[in-house]
Amino acid sequence: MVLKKISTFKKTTQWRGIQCGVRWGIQPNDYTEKNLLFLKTCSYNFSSNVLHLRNIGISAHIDAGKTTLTERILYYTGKIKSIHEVRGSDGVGATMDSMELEKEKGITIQSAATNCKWNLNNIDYNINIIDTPGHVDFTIEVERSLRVLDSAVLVICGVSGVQSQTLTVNRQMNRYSIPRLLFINKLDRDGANIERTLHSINKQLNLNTLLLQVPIGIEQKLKGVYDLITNEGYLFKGKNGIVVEIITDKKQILNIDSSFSFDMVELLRNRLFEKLADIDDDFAEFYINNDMNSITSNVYDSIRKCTIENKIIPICLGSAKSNIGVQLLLNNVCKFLPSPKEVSNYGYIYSGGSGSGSGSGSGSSSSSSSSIGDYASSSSNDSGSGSSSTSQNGAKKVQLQCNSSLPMVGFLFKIQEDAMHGQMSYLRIYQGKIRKKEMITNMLTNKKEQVKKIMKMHANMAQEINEACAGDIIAINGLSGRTGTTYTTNIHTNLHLSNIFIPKPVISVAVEISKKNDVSKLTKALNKYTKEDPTFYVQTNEQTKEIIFQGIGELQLYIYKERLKREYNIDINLKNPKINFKETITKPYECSYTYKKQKGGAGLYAHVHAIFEPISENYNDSTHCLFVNEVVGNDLPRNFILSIEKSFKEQIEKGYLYESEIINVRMRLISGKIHEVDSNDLAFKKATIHLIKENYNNFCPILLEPIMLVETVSNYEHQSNILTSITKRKGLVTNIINSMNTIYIHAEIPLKHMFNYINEIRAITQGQGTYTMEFAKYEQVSKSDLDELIKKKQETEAR
Ligand SMILES: Nc1nc2c(ncn2[C@@H]2O[C@H](COP(=O)(O)OP(=O)(O)OP(=O)(O)O)[C@@H](O)[C@H]2O)c(=O)[nH]1
Repeated sequence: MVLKKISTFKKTTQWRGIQCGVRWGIQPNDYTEKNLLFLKTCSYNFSSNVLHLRNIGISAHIDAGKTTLTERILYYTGKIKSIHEVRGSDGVGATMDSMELEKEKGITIQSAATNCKWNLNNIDYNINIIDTPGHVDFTIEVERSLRVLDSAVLVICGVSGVQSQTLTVNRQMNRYSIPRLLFINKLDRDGANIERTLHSINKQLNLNTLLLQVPIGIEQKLKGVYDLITNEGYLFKGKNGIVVEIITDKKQILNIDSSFSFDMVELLRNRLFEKLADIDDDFAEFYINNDMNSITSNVYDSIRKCTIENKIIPICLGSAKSNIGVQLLLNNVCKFLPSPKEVSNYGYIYSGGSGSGSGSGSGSSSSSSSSIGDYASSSSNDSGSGSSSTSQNGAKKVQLQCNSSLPMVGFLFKIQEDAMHGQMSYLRIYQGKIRKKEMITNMLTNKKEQVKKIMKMHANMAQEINEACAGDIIAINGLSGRTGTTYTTNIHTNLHLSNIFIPKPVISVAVEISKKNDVSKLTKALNKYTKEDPTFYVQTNEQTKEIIFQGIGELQLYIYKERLKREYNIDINLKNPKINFKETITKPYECSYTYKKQKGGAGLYAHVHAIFEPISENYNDSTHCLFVNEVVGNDLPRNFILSIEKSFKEQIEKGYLYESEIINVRMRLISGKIHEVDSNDLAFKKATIHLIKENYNNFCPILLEPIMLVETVSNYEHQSNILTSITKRKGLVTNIINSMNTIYIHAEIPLKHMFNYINEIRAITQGQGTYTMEFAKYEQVSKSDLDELIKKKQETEAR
């Protein structure tokens, strides 16, 4: 493809990026077959220079515009030929929402990966993008994506500002220390307000932000954005905003937006430089000694450094749907976000056995550690030896090197299966290189598996490649590992990367199959879904033989019902959802039990003496259970202690208050007695069961229930109806925000009172109100509620 040089500097250009002194672009008629083929080919020529690779996630609250933004990014980078809207009238749907259900409902359900190329300053940047869902029920998709990405774009709606899922996603990004850019979207919508959005960002996200742009016009009059650093206005014209016009003439900007304030620009510009100078000493020196009218690379270098170190979060603006500001965002992704080489990632070497792979997290912490090259059998010329450090569970922490000549280390973060490609395992390669047909080691099973195919993904389309290098994100055919598995080549230590944080299920529903013949088809489908989604569990109730779905929320379980129908033609009904209650104990109690059966034949004898106590006063932060062996001397053989521990761990799966899992309990084994002939593992197991069962009331157990953080959104006139509905559902209102006639009510409501809330909220707001919720904490169930629950349970069981 011939890139056309557009010679005049301040004139319009078809953008693919800013070059130094010259601007280059693709003319619209350059989208010929030949050129698209070129773009396609060069898109897959990845990792030629890992410094020019960006692995970014696009995350936000529901409907903030992630998929619409990704569609524009793919269009401007030449990856797609035309733009299709989410739920657009052409019926095609956005590229990244490839699942039929996603297109139909206009929501993203699964994260989708793609890749594109953007040219900035004459350099081609390769960008791997993962578009994630906004709904909390699919939060695992955000979690697993952020676990393997180097940086992210957090999209915020310019009308609603920070919303409940913005907070969650921001917390998730903090968990993995992800450098990020904020993109304030939807500034073209009625009610858009930049000051209010910035205020909500500063108040609620606790981020040190750096505003880079201000809008030219707002709401329906939004025309472009003004760059505070270059002091230039940018208008987005032509078909789909592909023509970028740069304006420096103040009069011209005032003609477009008469309320535009250059005094405000001056103030914000100075604030930007002062903020940067406060954080970065090198920039401070430059700032004191230079006139900021002639901008040099120092400003960009400083923003880049502070963004990568997570000291600053730059903010860009625009409207994805109206095609405003996206090309500038792409420039800033390349300019300010890190390459894989600039992010520290770690592995953990466990001594003996198979490691849990659940180390304390990767991210950009700067503690010194050994290079994994030191632990490889192959000779490596880049072993970078540093001092090693030890993580909390005794594993040795080693730094991975983004270097393709070292032994390979990759992390499987997602599994997806479809009819066209079979099972695809998504891998992020942290170190080394992976080649087609090569054997790689599954570190959990220690078995070698063959890489049958390597693919670069573009939504649901795959392009086969022969090899992939450190820093890249790819899909592989032929692997059997589950989500969270580390794969390596030529590494002979027990190395695992830290696992993905997997939220626990809070809701379960019983499943009724319409046709009994569908059972084997159903088993196959559920195997696939549970493999793909680690937050979706399927169990069979031993007594009733009922199939139970467990998950994060009603929507997630409903989507699986729909998928069973569409993908496998299986009809099921979801019965009333059940809550995942937990039990905990509140008082320490010392007790003992002797299990004896010594009449005739081989007998059974075991005596167990232990203290049971809560681990922490805050059961929400506590580990589930702990077994501590405090037996002094050799009175109790090791195998019997192991039997007691095993039995304790089995017992806490079902408490004696409401048959719910027991959390926050520690068993301290003090002593035990044996009989020379009659003691065995079975006797000690039975003694432990009786010890817990018969003393359970003495531990003062309580029942805990999930409390959800709920955000309702509606017009002002429906506020009192919504407040009444919250009171009716025994909720506690924590905040009310009134913004331009829209009311946001935050409340904490027990999950058991949340069922069918969507129908109620629609009814009381004439269909325009909505809500989102996410798990907040576990809280004690009141005595009267507990009595009621027990009564209902007994009635159901008697039926
Ligand atoms: N007016 C306006 N509408 C927008 C803009 N960006 C997105 N939308 C619309 O907002 C709705 C949601 O957009 P999506 O791109 O699906 O949002 P999302 O964040 O990907 O949604 P989920 O993944 O389901 O959470 C769609 O109807 C879009 O057309 C924008 O800049 N301006």
